[in-house]
Amino acid sequence: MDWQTTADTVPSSFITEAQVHTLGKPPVTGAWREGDPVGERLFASIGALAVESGDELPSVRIAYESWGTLSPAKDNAILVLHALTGDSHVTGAHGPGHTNSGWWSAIVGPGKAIDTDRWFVVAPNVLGGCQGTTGPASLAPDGAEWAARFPYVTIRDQVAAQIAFSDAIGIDRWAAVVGGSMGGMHVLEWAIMAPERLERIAVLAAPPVTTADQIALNTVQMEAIRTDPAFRHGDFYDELEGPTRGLALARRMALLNYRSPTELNERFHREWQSDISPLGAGGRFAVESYLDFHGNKFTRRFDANSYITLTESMNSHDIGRGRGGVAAALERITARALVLGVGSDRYFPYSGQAEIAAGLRTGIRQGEPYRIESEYGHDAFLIESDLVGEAITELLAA
Ligand SMILES: N[C@@H](CCO)C(=O)O
Repeated sequence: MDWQTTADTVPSSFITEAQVHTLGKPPVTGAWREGDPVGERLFASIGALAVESGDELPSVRIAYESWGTLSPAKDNAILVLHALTGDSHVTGAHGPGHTNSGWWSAIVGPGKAIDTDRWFVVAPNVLGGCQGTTGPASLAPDGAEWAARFPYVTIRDQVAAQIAFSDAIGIDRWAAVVGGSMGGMHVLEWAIMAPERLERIAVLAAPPVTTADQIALNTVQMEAIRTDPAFRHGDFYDELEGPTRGLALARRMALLNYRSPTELNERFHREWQSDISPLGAGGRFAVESYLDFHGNKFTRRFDANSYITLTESMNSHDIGRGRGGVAAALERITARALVLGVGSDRYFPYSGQAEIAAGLRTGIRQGEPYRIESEYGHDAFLIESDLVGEAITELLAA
C-alpha cells in the first residue's frame, strides 16, 4: 500500500480517561487472587506519588496485565517492563483495547522462554504512558487533562510507582524483573532501589546512563512534536486535529535509531515505492514509504504528550546520579543478572551493556554481556526471539 504522509484526523487510540473504566476491570487495591482475570487489562490504585522534581501526583493508577498463576509461596512472579512505546500487552492477540498483538508473544506464554505454565508474569504500563496508567492524558484534580502540566518524571519516579504497584498487588519479591531499552533502565533502577525485592534481573539493550549522543537523538524527536502547530503547547485534546505530523516525524527519527544501516540498505536498497520516480517526479523511495507507514500508524496509538514525558524520562536516566557514579551504583546490585546487548545497536550501543556487565558482581556471564549478532539493530531485543529466549532461559535456570 502506498501510504501518504498526511495530517491524520483519525482519532488516536491511546486510552483517554473516559475510556479507562470501559476497557478494564475497576481499579483494585488488594492483592492478586487466584481466579482474577489474566491477560486482560486491570487497574491498581497506588495513591499519591511524590516525584523527584518536588511535584506530587495526587492519585496514580497503574494499568497492568498478568498471565499464569501466582504460587502459594508467591515465589514465581516475574515483572516485565516495556520499552518507550510498548505497554502492558506483552503477549496475546490484538483486540478490544489492544491495537497491537503482544510485543513479546514469542517470549512469554505456555512453553516459551518465560513459561506462563511455571511463572506468574505481570506487566504494568509505565507512569506517564498512554495505555491506562496515569499520564498526561489523565485528568488532573481540576477535571482537565494534565497535558503539559504533567510533572517531569524520572526513570526513578517510574520505578517508585512500580514498587508501590507491587505492594498494591501483594508481591513482596519478584523472582525476576525483566525489561528492554527504557524497560531495561527501569530494571537497573529496581535492582539498585529495591535489591531486597528481586532475585534476578534481565537488562536488555539498555545503557547505564543516557549519554549526550542519546539525549541529542531523543531531543530532536521532542522538538519535532513541539514545532507542529497542532501541538498547541500540549493542549490539543479538545481539538479535532492533534500534532500527528510532529509525532509521526518523531517516530520516523526514532525508527532510524532502532534499525541498523545494514538492515535498511539490504531490505530497501534504492527501490522505488511505486512506478513514479523519486528522482524529481514526486515518487518516494521504498524506505521513505516504510517510515511514513510507521509514522502514521504510530499516531493512531500514541499520545504526543506521553511521548515527550517518556522521552524526558529516558533522558533523566543515570544510575550513578547521587550514588558516586555508575561503577559505585553497579556495585550495589545483588541480583543474579543477565545483561544482553546487540552488536548492531546504534541507539544504545553494545559498549553500554559491556560497561554494565563489567561492573556487576553478579552477572551470569562473568563480566561479559550476552551478545546478539543481528542486522535488526536495537529492535533485535523485540525481533530475535530465539536468541533472546535462550538468554532469558539461562537466567531463569541460574
Ligand atoms: N521499537 C521499540 C524500541 C524502543 O526501545 C519501541 O518502539 O518502543
